Amino acid sequence: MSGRVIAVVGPSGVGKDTVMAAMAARMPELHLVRRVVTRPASGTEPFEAVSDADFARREAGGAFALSWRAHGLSYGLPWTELAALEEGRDALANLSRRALLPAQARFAGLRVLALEAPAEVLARRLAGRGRETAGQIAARLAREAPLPEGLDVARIENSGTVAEAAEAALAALYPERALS
Ligand SMILES: Nc1ncnc2c1ncn2[C@@H]1O[C@H](COP(=O)(O)OP(=O)(O)OP(=O)(O)O)[C@@H](O)[C@H]1O
Ligand SMILES: O=P(O)(O)OC[C@H]1O[C@H](OP(=O)(O)O)[C@H](O)[C@@H]1O
Repeated sequence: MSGRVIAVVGPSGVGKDTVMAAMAARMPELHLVRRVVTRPASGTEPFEAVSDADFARREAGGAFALSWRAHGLSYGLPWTELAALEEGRDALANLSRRALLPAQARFAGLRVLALEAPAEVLARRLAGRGRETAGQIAARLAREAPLPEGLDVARIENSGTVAEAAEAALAALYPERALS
């Protein structure tokens, strides 16, 4: 049986990586997709940091199931990170909202987990994370990307605790889990 890709989306600072990690901690059979990003390595997300040239080479060689550009960076989901699907495991991937339509075309049965939080919460979190400059943070907060119609979307608020959001996300995606 094949697992499904769960695209985790939402504005910068909403807590995608944080909530994904909390979900996988509660449900270890979930696979966390390690992205390839043209950004220096940082502590907030276990991505693979590559140069622009390395990214371009791998993209041209067909190494990515999906790739996109945002914030002046390039992002890729390597095919090798999706092997867990063949074992029947679902895979959680942090995606751009603008990559959802190509993702739907690429991944049969795509599910979407859309995290939400008020603008002032996003601003506070991005400042607290300290990964971007003030100018970069302002650009991230100004970025709008409505979700395309017709997707299978679970919307979850992440303005309370991480644990609350992770539990709510798992309950929405796996309602049968609450019964076992
Ligand atoms: N529920 C929460 N309560 C308090 N802090 C949170 C919560 N969720 C996330 N954070 C914090 O907010 C910051 C942003 O979280 P995270 O990096 O996971 O967001 P993101 O959506 O992946 O952002 P980006 O798209 O910019 O990578 C981090 O410092 C994280 O620790
Ligand atoms: O605004 P949208 O298009 O939804 O997202 C754009 C990109 O920004 C975030 O990445 P990160 O904060 O650089 O890790 C998302 O994960 C996505 O890749």
